[in-house]
Amino acid sequence: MTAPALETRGLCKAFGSFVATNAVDLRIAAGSRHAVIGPNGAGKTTLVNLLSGLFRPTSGTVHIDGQDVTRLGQHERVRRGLTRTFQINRLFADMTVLESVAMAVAERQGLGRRFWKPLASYGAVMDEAAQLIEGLRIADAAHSRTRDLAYGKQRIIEIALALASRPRILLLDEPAAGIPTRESRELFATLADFSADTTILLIEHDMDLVFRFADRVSVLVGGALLVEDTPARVASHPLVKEVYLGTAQHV
Ligand SMILES: Nc1ncnc2c1ncn2[C@@H]1O[C@H](COP(=O)(O)OP(=O)(O)OP(=O)(O)O)[C@@H](O)[C@H]1O
Repeated sequence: MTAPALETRGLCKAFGSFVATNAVDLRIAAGSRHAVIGPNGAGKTTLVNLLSGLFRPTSGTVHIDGQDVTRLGQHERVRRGLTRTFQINRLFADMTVLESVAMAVAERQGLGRRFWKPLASYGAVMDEAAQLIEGLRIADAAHSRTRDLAYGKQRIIEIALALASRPRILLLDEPAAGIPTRESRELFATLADFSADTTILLIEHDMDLVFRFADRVSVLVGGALLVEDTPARVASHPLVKEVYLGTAQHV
């Protein structure tokens, strides 16, 4: 059996005496669209920080393709194909959307430091950037400065920048926050169609989006995994219904 793309074994994180992540065994199969849901304070963001390498666990391990990466920092995990979205930095904010994405594509190709020629002279880089932008349905903003765009569009550009690095595993921490409903549906439709070479782990509050997008769902409660199953089975699971009763009626 092939190793999961991303896996945790007995992962724990304590802040003082408070246990935010409690013995989590997570297995994310290669190519899957896996969502982690849970009520406020369940430990979702802490889990993302443990997976990306921002936090060190109190105990337990993190594995990429079966390799223990627990002691590796964020950059080393990115080099192994694990990427999360980051806020747009100042450099990107002053460039147009097309230039920003082209820059990220060029960096992946190792051209980043040789940018003494105008970006536009790198035909293949520009083509790939334009395709990504088209795929995320933000082509109308291609020539706008990133900083001039609405908040929702900026979040989509963050995803475009992450995708430009061709991650094998993409961590998305509430990517739809602040994006109007129609646009976030489109975004998720695009992500769902994205190459199966990219495994996607989504942390999300919006249950409608989760159930449209994911093929597996893990439910985190009080730092521990409660259930992991298909979206349909999670939605009808009595324990999940109990946890969400009154907070997310559509589960
Ligand atoms: N650095 C920290 N120090 C102390 N406690 C923390 C720290 N980070 C998170 N916590 C606590 O850990 C718990 C889990 O927080 P976390 O942000 O991971 O939850 P979440 O599921 O992402 O919540 P939300 O859906 O509200 O964003 C919370 O009770 C939070 O107060």
